[in-house]
Amino acid sequence: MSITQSVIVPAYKEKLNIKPLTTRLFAALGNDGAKSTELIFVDDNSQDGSVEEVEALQKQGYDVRIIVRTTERGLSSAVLRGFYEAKGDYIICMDADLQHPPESVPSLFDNLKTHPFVIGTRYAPGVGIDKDWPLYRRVISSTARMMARPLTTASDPMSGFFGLQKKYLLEAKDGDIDSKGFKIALELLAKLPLPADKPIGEVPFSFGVRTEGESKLSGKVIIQYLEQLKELYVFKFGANNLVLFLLFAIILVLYILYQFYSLLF
Ligand SMILES: Nc1nc2c(ncn2[C@@H]2O[C@H](COP(=O)(O)OP(=O)(O)O[C@H]3O[C@H](CO)[C@@H](O)[C@H](O)[C@@H]3O)[C@@H](O)[C@H]2O)c(=O)[nH]1
Ligand SMILES: [Mg+2]
Repeated sequence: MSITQSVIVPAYKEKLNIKPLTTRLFAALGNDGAKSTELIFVDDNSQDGSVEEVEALQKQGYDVRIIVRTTERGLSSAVLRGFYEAKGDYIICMDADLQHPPESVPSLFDNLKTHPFVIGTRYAPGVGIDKDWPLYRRVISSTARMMARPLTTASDPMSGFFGLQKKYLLEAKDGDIDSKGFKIALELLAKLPLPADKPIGEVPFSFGVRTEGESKLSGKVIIQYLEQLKELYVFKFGANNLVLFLLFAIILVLYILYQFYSLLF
């Protein structure tokens, strides 16, 4: 059976999560799904035993490999590297740390057969975010989501759990996709030549908390996000509409103040 589906996982110092993710993912795919799916970790030279972990899983028969980058770093560029290396026409991206349930991957692939792009969304009835996810992360996430509203109709463009049909990536103009920053789904949603008459697929999932390893999100990511937003606004609405961006920046500040005010009082 040939490979039609690829799962790409950016990973930095995720050794302890590699085995549970791989075994849970292939179990969830079932016999037929597993035969047509490859799993690719894109690791930035973690040197924590991740490579050996993947080799052990290969020996057990799993279709898994690891790309180790030694000259580049960064979440978005790791995801794009995996996308370009993927053999499948249908590609899902997910985090290594099990905050994205491997059991939801088959639903994302199903959805992708009829949608050019699919988002695993945390904002839908019946799902949500684990109660232990820190409050400041919720505030940042909902603010960031609101700021992206003019760029996409997707309910959760900040999600790191998403997928696309590879042909749309190959149709994008060279140099259009910027691989800086953390929000690669938003970048792709705003810039890929996705057909206007086909909606973005949405699959609700519950966002867990990390049990092994640490988050790589830092204050720098927020600055990078604002830079990315500015660039996307210019891409979508033209340089003259920078005013629109500034307006949104002001709304953002007011919104953060409002959120903190409502938390405190
Ligand atoms: N190769 C590589 N992988 C990285 C890097 N930085 C992070 N990763 C990997 O990218 C995944 C997400 O990183 P986390 O550090 O766990 O991010 P997070 O704070 O949980 O943020 C996640 O949730 C956000 C939603 O609020 C998402 O916006 C974000 O993209 C990510 O999915 C993990 O598998 C992590 O190992 C990097 O520089 N290089
Ligand atoms: Mg995480």
